[in-house]
Amino acid sequence: MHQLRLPLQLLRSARAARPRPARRFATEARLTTDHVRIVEVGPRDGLQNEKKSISLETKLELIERLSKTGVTTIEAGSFVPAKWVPQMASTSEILQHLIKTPPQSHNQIAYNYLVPNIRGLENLIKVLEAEGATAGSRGDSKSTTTTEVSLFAAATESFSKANTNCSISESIERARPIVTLAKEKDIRVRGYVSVALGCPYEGTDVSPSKVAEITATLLEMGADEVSVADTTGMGTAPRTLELLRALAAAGIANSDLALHFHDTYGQALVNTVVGLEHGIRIFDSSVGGLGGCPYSKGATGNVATEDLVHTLHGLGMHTGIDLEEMSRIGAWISGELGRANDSRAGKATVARLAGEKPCS
Ligand SMILES: CC(C)(COP(=O)([O-])OP(=O)([O-])OC[C@H]1O[C@@H](n2cnc3c(N)ncnc32)[C@H](O)[C@@H]1OP(=O)([O-])[O-])[C@@H](O)C(=O)NCCC(=O)NCCSC(=O)C[C@@](C)(O)CC(=O)[O-]
Repeated sequence: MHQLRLPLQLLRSARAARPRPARRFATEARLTTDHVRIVEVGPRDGLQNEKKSISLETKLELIERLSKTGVTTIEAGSFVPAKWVPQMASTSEILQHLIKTPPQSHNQIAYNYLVPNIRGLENLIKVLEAEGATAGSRGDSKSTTTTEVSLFAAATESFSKANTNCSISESIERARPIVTLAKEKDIRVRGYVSVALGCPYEGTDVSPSKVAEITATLLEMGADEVSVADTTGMGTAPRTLELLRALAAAGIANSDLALHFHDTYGQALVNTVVGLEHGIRIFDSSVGGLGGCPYSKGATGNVATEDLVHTLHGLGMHTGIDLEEMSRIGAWISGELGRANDSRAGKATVARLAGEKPCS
């Protein structure tokens, strides 16, 4: 039986919260303990499973609009074989475009690309070099961009096999040269550990200590942060807390961790509050709740960015993100894809902006 502490500190700060202007510079914001960094994964995790082909123009418009919301990290694509994830086939063009024409934003933005193996990273570096660019800052002093990569491993053997066609230990060995080459090229590396709170094949029987062991290995290897992912959305508040305690017991600092919740069972925000209480300050989400998982039947997208931002601001935390603009983007991209907008806060915000009266 697990004891879940009530988020009293968060409730206190919510009472003290006042509407504040969006922060302009991520570096300034990162220094404060009430700042949460949101990693917007919509253009990659959100779009990768869409069956209908999405045009390059729509993807670029999505990334450009997101770049103006105050978000500081955006997953922009994946360097994976097209036969595995056809929707990500235009990733080279996206990187090329973002190098040549970095979106104008008020803050620094890191564009992140998933690389499943060394070949993926080499393909990314080829694009950078062909454009005469490095991963470091580009743009003017107001608007600078960097290029980052993410590699991924899973906490269960069956998911590892389905997602990356190899065992967990083989995936760790695949990760080593990626980290080495990325460091040589001064590219920041994020790691993912999928199915950390439930697996489509092995259910909720996922060992927290196994998740902690893989996370620690990725960090020791040189990953700059690891995002622990509830791919199936099966996580509950007590099991999230148990996992966070296992990560802490393995000596992993909260500052090295991000949490990545899919909202399949509607638990993502509850689990987010558990993470916040535990001291985590980096969370992944996708605008409009875009997404799903081909290996996890019925899995919905990530927690919607609009819902996450609304909750965090309500708790007195800062994200630097303009909720109204994010909500407009959620409505727009849902319409473009012909899918339902999965963000309640987003839909309510758009309705309010349109002058609709709230229901009594
Ligand atoms: C890892 C592999 C490549 C192994 O796949 P494999 O078939 O075992 O690889 P392979 O080395 O045998 O290569 C197969 C073919 O792909 C080519 N190839 C090989 N690598 C590349 C590359 N990088 N880019 C382009 N082409 C490549 C290679 O040259 C070969 O071409 P062929 O000879 O058949 O013509 C495959 O399993 C794969 O791509 N898996 C990734 C699947 C994926 O992207 N899943 C979704 C992302 S993970 C995720 O969404 C979870 C996350 C991160 O969001 C967190 C969460 O919620 O859990």
